[in-house]
Amino acid sequence: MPATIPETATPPLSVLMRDGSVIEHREAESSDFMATMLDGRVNAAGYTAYLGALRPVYAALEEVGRELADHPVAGRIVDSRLDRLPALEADLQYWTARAGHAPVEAPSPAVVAYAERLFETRNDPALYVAHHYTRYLGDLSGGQAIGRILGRTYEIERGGPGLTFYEFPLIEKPKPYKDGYRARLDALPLASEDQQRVVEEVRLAFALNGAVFSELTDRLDEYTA
Ligand code: HEM
Repeated sequence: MPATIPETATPPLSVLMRDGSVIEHREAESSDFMATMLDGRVNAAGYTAYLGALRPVYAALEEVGRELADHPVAGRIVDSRLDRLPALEADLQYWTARAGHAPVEAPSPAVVAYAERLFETRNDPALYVAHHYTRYLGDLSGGQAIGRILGRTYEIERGGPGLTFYEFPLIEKPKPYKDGYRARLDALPLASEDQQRVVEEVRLAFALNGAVFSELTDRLDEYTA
């Protein structure tokens, strides 16, 4: 009698997204700029530049999020309680004063490319989900530890001026929120080909972040004390 091969169920989307970006996540974590920042060696100009780079990214992410709020797929994960732009701008004001100058001139090529890709997802909202996940779940995960490390580096108390980006006052606790978020991802009405496209887009989102970090790394001489 031939042995029956057990049917392997496809893992849920949240697992596909996480497992499909493990290598990219490791690369992002080990970028020289990030590593130097977590090592407490990035100066005020460097942190100002980092926030300055993230500003157009969150502006695009949140603008497209508002447009897709009623979309049957993307709308299920959009949540204005996650919005980072107001905190980011408040932090930027603090850092501009502390650094003694505003962040770099115009958005850099990597920042422009990232924001352009975000705007393109207007026409393909399933892919917006990938970008939403990459930034906000990151901010609610490793971002929390990064905020604590930066607090020690710059001697700012938790959530104090300059580090409000890491605070989510409208979200009670990150862990249950992330569990609910993953459950919403898993329940999205997406065919398996679309799920694969979302996983590919997560990889692209990490690469776009990596390109931004790489530009910051190129200026590390200026950005270290
Ligand atoms: C040095 C920098 C970083 C550190 C130390 C870090 C650390 C972590 C840790 C410890 C987790 C798991 C937390 C948990 O299970 O609750 C996590 C999750 C995550 N991080 Fe990062 N991270 C870093 C950078 C980034 C960057 C740059 C991004 C994207 C732009 C990112 C995106 C994510 C995402 C999307 C998750 C959620 C994975 C999942 O459970 O599906 N991280 N990070």
